[in-house]
Amino acid sequence: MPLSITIPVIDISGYLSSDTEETNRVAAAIRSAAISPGFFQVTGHPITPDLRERLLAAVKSFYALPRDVKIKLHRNNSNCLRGYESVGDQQLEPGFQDAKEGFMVGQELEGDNLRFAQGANQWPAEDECPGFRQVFMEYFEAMRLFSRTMFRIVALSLDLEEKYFDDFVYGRDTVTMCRAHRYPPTTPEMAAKSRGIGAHTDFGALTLLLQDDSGGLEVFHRPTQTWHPVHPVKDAYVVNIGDMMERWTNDKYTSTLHRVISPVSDRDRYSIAFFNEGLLDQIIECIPTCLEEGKTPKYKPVMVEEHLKMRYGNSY
Ligand SMILES: O=C(O)CCC(=O)C(=O)O
Ligand SMILES: [Fe+2]
Repeated sequence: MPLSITIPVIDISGYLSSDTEETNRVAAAIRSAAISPGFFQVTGHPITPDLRERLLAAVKSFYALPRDVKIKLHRNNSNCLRGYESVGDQQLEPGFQDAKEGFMVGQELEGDNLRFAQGANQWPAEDECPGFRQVFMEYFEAMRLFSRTMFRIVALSLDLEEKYFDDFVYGRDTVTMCRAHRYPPTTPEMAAKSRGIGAHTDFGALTLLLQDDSGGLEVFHRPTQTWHPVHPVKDAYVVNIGDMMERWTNDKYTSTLHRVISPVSDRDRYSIAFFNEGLLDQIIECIPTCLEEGKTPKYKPVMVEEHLKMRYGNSY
């Protein structure tokens, strides 16, 4: 085990340009980072600065709305986890309520046979927050594709056929969610005692996080029991492995504990997390290339829908 954490920055543009040598290099870098520390940053991705800036501006306008407008969109009114969360609603680390606001969006689905996390989003009226809905959904669709791209590289990194995960990450019954966060500033005294978001691992398969330049995201290094900052890198996405992927790879890939310390400044911190939670019907059962010869899988098979119900249910 390494003595400290290095969170590599991996440029994936060589993969996107279909260069074979570069693709091998990118897949190897992602394999190594996914094994340890389970976190990396990605540049050379397809999400344009223009789209990211437009979304961040719209998110800031949303959070600046009067509290009663946001409360009308509270996630408690949703049967599919969508909408607004105020400071203190979520508790990811025992003893610390998260000092963050959140706004969760997912795929818009209608019909009678809706399943876990499926349904409609909640939106402010267009004149309350002009353009918010449009840019958020534009971003969401772009992220679904980016996420599929990342899974193609993950497939190569596990010596699987490139499109091995396509149905899992991009099907009609795949759960993808995007949550924008605002972390209000805190005082130096409070920073040691409070959390922007308490220590947790992500529940699903893969998370793609856009953070502003405030800093505050930290990952845990188990061997030394210490926390390490994930420094903001311009234009980069922070990518991390979730619990489901850890289980599916028989613990080859690592779902690492992380948290956010609220900014000790006069500025809010903004971040936007995109979670790919996978296809509800998928059975998570040790991927063949992850099982060493003569070994048996560590976990019993579980269906994605059951796994998600359990993990989401425990955190609010
Ligand atoms: O805001 C961040 O930097 C991290 C958010 C996060 O870990 C999460 O939403 O699961
Ligand atoms: Fe997280």
